[in-house]
Amino acid sequence: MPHNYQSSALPATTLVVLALATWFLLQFRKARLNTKPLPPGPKGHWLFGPAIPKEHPWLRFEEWIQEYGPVISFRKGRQLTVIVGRYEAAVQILEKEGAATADRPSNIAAGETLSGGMRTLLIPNGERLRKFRKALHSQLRPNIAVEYQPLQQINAQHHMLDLLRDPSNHMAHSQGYAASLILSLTYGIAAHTASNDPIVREVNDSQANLGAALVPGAWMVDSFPILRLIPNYLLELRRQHQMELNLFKSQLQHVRDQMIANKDVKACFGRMLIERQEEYKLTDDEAAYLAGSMFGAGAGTSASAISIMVMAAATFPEAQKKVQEQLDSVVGPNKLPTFQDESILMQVTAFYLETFRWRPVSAGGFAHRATRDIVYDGYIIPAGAAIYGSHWSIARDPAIFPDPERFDPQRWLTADGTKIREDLKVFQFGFGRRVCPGSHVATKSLFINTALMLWSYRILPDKKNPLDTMAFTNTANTHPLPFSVRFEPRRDAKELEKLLQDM
Ligand code: HEM
Repeated sequence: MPHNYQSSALPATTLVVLALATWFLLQFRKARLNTKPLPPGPKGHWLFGPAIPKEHPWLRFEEWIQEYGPVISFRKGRQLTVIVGRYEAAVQILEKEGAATADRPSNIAAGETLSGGMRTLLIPNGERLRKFRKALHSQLRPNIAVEYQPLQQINAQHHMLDLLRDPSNHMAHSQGYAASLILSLTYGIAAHTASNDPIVREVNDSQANLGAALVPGAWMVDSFPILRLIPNYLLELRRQHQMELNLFKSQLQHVRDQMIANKDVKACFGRMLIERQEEYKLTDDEAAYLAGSMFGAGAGTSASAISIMVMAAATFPEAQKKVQEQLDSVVGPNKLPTFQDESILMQVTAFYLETFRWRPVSAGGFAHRATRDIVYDGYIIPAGAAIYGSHWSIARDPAIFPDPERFDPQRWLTADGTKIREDLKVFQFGFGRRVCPGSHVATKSLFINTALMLWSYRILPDKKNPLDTMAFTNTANTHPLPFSVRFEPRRDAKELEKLLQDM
């Protein structure tokens, strides 16, 4: 019996010893982590932190990155902010540690108040985000996105026709393209929608409100949450939320009404959300916001990326010519380029990828939040830190993109020039588990618009109105300020019109 007693007590003691050892080890590791320094960075005011310019803060971030290193940190109030400004650091912190950086910092102004906690972009990691992303992914993943290509081709041809008739309003036409496409995908609205359509104007207004509320430092309440107790301080944002919610609800209700009236509603995100609302466990407000904010996230960004491509073509004529030489030799003058030509039109792809790098739409990136301590290169990024991958700086990493200010689409091609390099990412669509779910649709929009536009037109600078390639809106997703270029048809205008009308 004593023998039996001893043999059953031994494992229990071992377990206790093991548990204690593990606890000590964890404490030791934690203590070691805590002794690691924070990434270096500018100091600034003891309470308000360093001065961050309201205008294009990513330019100041780049100066700091050059001064302090690839990852910098600073405090504003109690909030520690980390800026990741070089490629390898972005891979290590935001991609490889994707699970620990999938969260968003609390965002009282734009997230909780203006968006009522329902805008996918700003939702913290958790159950709501999981169900929202699942629904989005079901409509936007690559094998489904392929089905939208005919729609993208038709809308891009409309876009080229708009340019033929009214070239001076080229930015409105890019917006018209993007709005028409995303309205079809979201609400099944098939018609070619102009950029001054009332729905488009209302959604663009709500996007502008969001963009302004998201500019770092725009709302002090995000650094000093106690400010939310000031009566009426957030009133304007509450008003904006109510308007936005009403708009999104009325749009989804329109789809529902048509389904009830047995009208033929095209397959679209809105219809899917209504049909599968219970399965996805969505409230009416959530379903409305999910659809509405997909339009908001996808239309303005795609339009901006197309306008940036136009700006680049006018600024870099040699690069433009190289794309046109390939279009002429592969496609020829008698038919329009289509998605079927994509695998051989490497110059088109390389050109728009370089425009992503040159002037990234989400220049300063969106905030992620560390949910546990992360060690990078001897520094600690503690749990709770807000982490921005600055697209502007990462795209200018001289170790990855030599001579980064040079516009050079060839950097995206393999040495023999026949393939797009698979080892290089531009991070135009963000990072890790929060990467943009619409990226596959967006890149196809860029492909077909670049191909059709450079096949149809030579884009030239307007000598009377010189281009300022740094003139962009001061919003989280930036847009070029209105600029003037000339679209010179590369074909006989009548023949071009005829080819473009063939849909
Ligand atoms: C050129 C066009 C586009 C650009 C530059 C862009 C860029 C981005 C970026 C940078 C993010 C945040 C990623 C991060 O936090 O790291 C994002 C998120 C998002 N994008 Fe896009 N996007 C584009 C087009 C689209 C399209 C076409 C759609 C939908 C049809 C879309 C839907 C979304 C949504 C729903 C989110 C929120 C995802 C989340 O926070 O989990 N985007 N996008």
